[in-house]
Amino acid sequence: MAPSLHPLIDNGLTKGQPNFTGGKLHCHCPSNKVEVTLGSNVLHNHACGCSKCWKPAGTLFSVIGVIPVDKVQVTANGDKLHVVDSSAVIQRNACSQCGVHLYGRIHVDHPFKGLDFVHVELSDTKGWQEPQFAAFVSSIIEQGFNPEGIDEVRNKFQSVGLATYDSLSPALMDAIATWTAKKNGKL
Ligand SMILES: N[C@@H](CCC(=O)N[C@@H](CS)C(=O)NCC(=O)O)C(=O)O
Ligand SMILES: [Zn+2]
Ligand SMILES: [Zn+2]
Repeated sequence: MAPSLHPLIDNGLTKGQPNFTGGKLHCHCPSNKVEVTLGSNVLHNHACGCSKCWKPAGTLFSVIGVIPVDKVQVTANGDKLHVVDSSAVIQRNACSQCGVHLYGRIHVDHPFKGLDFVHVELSDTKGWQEPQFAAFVSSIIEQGFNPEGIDEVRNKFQSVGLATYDSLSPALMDAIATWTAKKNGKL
């Protein structure tokens, strides 16, 4: 059986709804769930194969999108949240009981500062933007995935219409480079 990339990808994508206005995310605890309320849809939703993004058990990829920080509110049991790695650019706030990441926030000077990173599968609401591309695909090898299987992984993404990259998409890499060039006075 082919390995699961992610439940939102394995059986093909479900398109998001236009004018979707958001919903609530919950952690996996059976009770006293951490709840985060999102006041809009996400942007740049994508699969990420890196070792730092939270993924559901048994899947190779995370699915993660961004949303303006002012659209993100912790609305229940926020006392259970802790920052997984305070030295990372993205401060990932996880439930200390079940381990699910509720939101990632950037506090340092960075092109994506002002955007939080969230996993829409933590919501029961339908209509979230579907994944747009796959990022950091080769990073799954660093976590022990057999490199002989990587073509199958890339082919599977392509079969559901997702381009694969080993960093972010060209549009996001260009946005980062433009920000850096402006900061350095080159643009
Ligand atoms: N190959 C590395 C890549 C890590 C990486 O660069 N992740 C990207 C995508 S989430 C990033 O922006 N990281 C910033 C951070 O984690 O703070 C790994 O798998 O750990
Ligand atoms: Zn939890
Ligand atoms: Zn990642």
